[in-house]
Formats: sequence, structure tokens, C-alpha cells
Amino acid sequence: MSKRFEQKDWQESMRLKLDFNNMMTSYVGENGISEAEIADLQAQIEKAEKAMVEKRANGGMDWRDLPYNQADIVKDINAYVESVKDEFDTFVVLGIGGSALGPIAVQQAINHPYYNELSKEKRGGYPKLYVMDNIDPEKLVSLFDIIELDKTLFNVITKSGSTSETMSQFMIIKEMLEEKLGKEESKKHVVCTTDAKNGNLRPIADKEGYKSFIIPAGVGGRFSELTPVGLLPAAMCGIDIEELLAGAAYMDELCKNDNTFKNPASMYAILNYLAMKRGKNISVIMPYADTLKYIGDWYAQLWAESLGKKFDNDKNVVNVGQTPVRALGATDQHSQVQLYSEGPKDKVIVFVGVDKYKTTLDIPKIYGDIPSLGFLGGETHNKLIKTEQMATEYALLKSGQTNMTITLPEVNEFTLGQILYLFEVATGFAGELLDINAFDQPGVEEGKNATYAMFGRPGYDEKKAELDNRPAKNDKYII
Ligand SMILES: O=P(O)(O)OC[C@H]1O[C@](O)(CO)[C@@H](O)[C@@H]1O
Repeated sequence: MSKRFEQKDWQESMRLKLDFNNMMTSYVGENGISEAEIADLQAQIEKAEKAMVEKRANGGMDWRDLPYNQADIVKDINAYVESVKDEFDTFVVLGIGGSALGPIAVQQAINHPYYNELSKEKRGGYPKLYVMDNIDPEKLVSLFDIIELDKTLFNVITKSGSTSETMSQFMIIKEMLEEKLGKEESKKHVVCTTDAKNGNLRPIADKEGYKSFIIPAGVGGRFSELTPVGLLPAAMCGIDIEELLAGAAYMDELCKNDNTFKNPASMYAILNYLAMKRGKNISVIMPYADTLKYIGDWYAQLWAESLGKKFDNDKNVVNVGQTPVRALGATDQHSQVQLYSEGPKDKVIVFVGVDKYKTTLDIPKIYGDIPSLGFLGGETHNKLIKTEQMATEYALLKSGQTNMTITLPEVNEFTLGQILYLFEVATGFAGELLDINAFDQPGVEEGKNATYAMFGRPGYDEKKAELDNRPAKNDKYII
């Protein structure tokens, strides 16, 4: 008996849709993009397509192979989860950026919204999941008010192994574990996800005898959700990681379409590229489902860190990028939509809708005598949220604010794999169109190095001297 994600009909019924009508001049008016503009871009599009194919073939985009080359890793992860899930009540991820945002997004999308509050039995026998992605001292200390150390498994996730936020959390927890449980016993409470060879964490894991998983060398943090970075936390809370990867593989096929107008990743990138050319430097992602709220956070890092660049590939200063803004429908209709509708036409709004929610919620037929409430009775929240989404799309169309809609037939592992992979390929493609390196993040280094210098890390004397010479703050400008 094949699994549902192996069945062609089921796959087709779960195909994600990208509707970009409201990006086009024929719909949104002069703020939109015309087919002629896309035609004019043809040579650049072909160059970008060629570069994507070449990079993939030359190992410059290893994340694109993740849906296909991890059968053994999936087995290893699932076996590990089975071997530990009864022993632990809590699974805590220590990571930041790409090592945290994907695990949060996937867990929130698939599991019960109050997953951690359910009994272990109702969680399918899996542990609770917490992701510690900050160094706010109050947060980590508070975690210990609600977890039992001897029932907790910590997953340290860091590609570089040098990220201060993650490694300092690990150092605190290692000491706590060893004090409470002893060195030998505490080993079972740590699992590492890191590079196979490089960085600080690999030698630590080997020396301490921690179980570990590998982040492939050619996969950067924000493209790593479909490696053990995301697969282990997902499997640890009962998510079908095989189906997640199958969804990504399905999207990979869609993204191979030579016809640009039928290729969702190319189209997403082209439209945003042309929008950026017109000064639309804000990318709002607005899911109409609480389950998809944290996809917005994950997307924000992917889009911002990949495309926000000072230099193009020829080292010209270009200062490009789109600022991602996270919004949630219908909630943010009552806080941000006023701006989207009447404010500057400097945005692309990306609605993410769902055709079929996991439940149907009827609105009772009461208050029939109050016309402004009675019309709701006998309907469902499902219809109301969908209608509000369509109405907001319409209102933005009318106001001339470019927008598009991605629709998931339902939220499950297969559709989630599709949307993650779609955004990753679109990001790579947008990077090619912008002629920048979408896979580095030099702008993050300055702040990191300044932290190291201020914190007294050896080898940062020069940076320390530079900092010591920075202009002193003027009291006149401090109130
Ligand atoms: O996995 P690491 O190496 O700890 O990095 C965490 C994050 O830090 C960055 O390198 C810079 O913010 C991100 O790209 C990455 O996701």
C-alpha cells in the first residue's frame, strides 16, 4: 500500500497555486507589471535560468538536492526519535536564524496550536517542543521553571558552531546537566546538529560522545530547513518528514517548467524583481491561517538575508533588497491594512491562503433581529476568513497596491514542503536577476565582529581599537 504522497492524484489535489493577477497592469493599473516588461526581461531571465542550472550542476546549490538524497538520514532520524521519545517529555532546540525559524514554522504549521499544553498521550507520545533562539536572560531562566532537566533532550543546532547566542546557551545547559545528572548521564540529554567537519561544535560533539546529525557543507543556514536542522525537531514532534521532503520534490518539478508563466518560483522572483525596480522595496507576507504565521518569520530571514546586499557580482554598490514585513490575516486587517491600502505604493503583498482548514466552525443563528450581526449566523468561520481574504485582495487591487496569492489546498506536510521549497528557489532566482550573491551574509559580520571585540574575544584587538575610536555619544542627542 503506497503512502498518500506517492499517489499522483493525491499529489495533484495538493498542488499549491500562485495567482499573480493582481500584480499585472491589466488588473492593478499603472503600479503593476506588464507582460511587455516581462518580455523585455527575457534575456536576463534566460541568463538567470542558465546560472541556476549551472550552479545546481556544479554543487553551488546543494539545498536543491535535499528532497532526493536523504532517504538514509530520514531513517536515521526516525529511528533515533523512536528510541528516545518515551524517555523525554521535552525537546529543546538551541539555535538562531536558520537553525530556529524553520523548526518553529513547521511545528506551528502542522501540530495542534496548543501542542505543548496537550497531554503526552494527545501529543502522540512525543515530547513538547521549545525553541530557544535568543539570549534574553529572563527567557532561558524561565524555561527552567517549566521543564524538568532529567526529562529534557537538548538539540544544539549550529552550522558554524561559533554562533555566540547558541553556543553560550549550550554552555549554560551543559553545566547544569552535568551538575544535576553527572557527566555520563548528561550525554544522553544532548544531540548536536552541525557541520561534518568544520566549526567548534563537531569536535565538542565527538569528544563528549553526543549523538549528532550533519548539516551538509554546501547548505547555508537559511536554506537548511530540509536538512536535519528542521527534520529532527519535526520528527521529534510526530511530523511526517518523508512527506515534507516529497512536497519539496514535487515543487522542484514545478520549478523546472521552461515556460516562465507556468513556473511559480521564476514568476515569483521576476515579479518581485520588477517591483523592486519600481521602488517597491517592501515584501509583506500575510497568511490567512494561524498555522502559517511563522512561515512569515522563516521567509523574512530567507528573503532579507539573501537579497539585502550592498554589492552586485561585479562589486558595484547596488544596495538592493526588499524589507520583509510579517502580517497575519485576518488579525492585521485591523492594524496594517489601512497603510497597505492608502499608504505608499511601495509594497508587494503576498497573501497565503488555505482552501480547506482542519476544522469547520459554525456560527450560531442568533441575533437575527440585528441585521448587522444576523447575516453572520448560519455561516462558518471558514467562509468568513476566506471572504475577508478575498475582500482584502480586492480592496488592495482597487487601491492600486500590487498583491499576489499563494493558496495551499490544505496545510499538511506535503503542501508545507512545497511552499518552503518554492520560496527557496524563488530567492535563488531573484538573486540571479539582481546579479548578487544570495548565499552569503557579509552585512551580519560587522555586528558580530564588534560584539567579539567588545566582549574581549582574543584576536579582535584591531576591531577593539577601531571601536574605541568611534565618535563619542553627544549628550545633546540623548533625552
Ligand atoms: O547555524 P549557525 O552557524 O549558528 O548560524 C545561525 C544564523 O546566523 C547567520 O549566519 C547570520 O545571521 C544566519 O545565516 C544563520 O542562519
